[in-house]
Amino acid sequence: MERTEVTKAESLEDLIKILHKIFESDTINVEEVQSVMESYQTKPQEWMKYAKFDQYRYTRHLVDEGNGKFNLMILCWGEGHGSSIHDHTDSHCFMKLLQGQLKETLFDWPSAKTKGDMVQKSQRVLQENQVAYINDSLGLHRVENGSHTECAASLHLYSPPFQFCQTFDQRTGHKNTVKMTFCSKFGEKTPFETTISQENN
Ligand SMILES: N[C@@H](CS(=O)O)C(=O)O
Ligand SMILES: [Fe+2]
Repeated sequence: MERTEVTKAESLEDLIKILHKIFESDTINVEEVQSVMESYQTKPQEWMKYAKFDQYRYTRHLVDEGNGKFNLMILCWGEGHGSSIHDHTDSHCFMKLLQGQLKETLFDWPSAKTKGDMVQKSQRVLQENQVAYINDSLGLHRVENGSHTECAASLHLYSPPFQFCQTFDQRTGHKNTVKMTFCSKFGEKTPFETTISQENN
């Protein structure tokens, strides 16, 4: 059957199966991935085992390695947690809201000419089950859980997978390379890495 009408993912497990199938192909259709991720209706009991929150910053939990083609992960955002402004290392980035709301702010890449504050392009609030897409040609973003009473959880797909990204200082546009780490992989807590500091962006 041709997948013109996108298959509905009935569960997280089903979604992972469909994603594996889609990513067998070497060319990926952004709308197709976005629609299939949107078709999954979040059920906390299906992803609870990955969701561990930290008091101070958002945490990353690897769910699936997508046959080396993509990484699928759950990010847990406590009240008021946010990321710094960052890029996505030339990968596709899909972000689906599993719980709560997240504010996404887009920025232009800093240019040599624009010294000082980085230029904010747009802002939106993502609601449960919505899927956002970004890649480096669309710009940079910052993601925040603006709520001071509710936590949030999101499902991210990155293709190809990456471990490092660049973060940017909003006031100056200066950038740093950071290693992104997982708090858990496949539901098991990852041992503390002693050689490299545990840095999210
Ligand atoms: N890209 C970020 C999360 S977000 O702020 O989009 C990460 O993978 O940690
Ligand atoms: Fe991001």
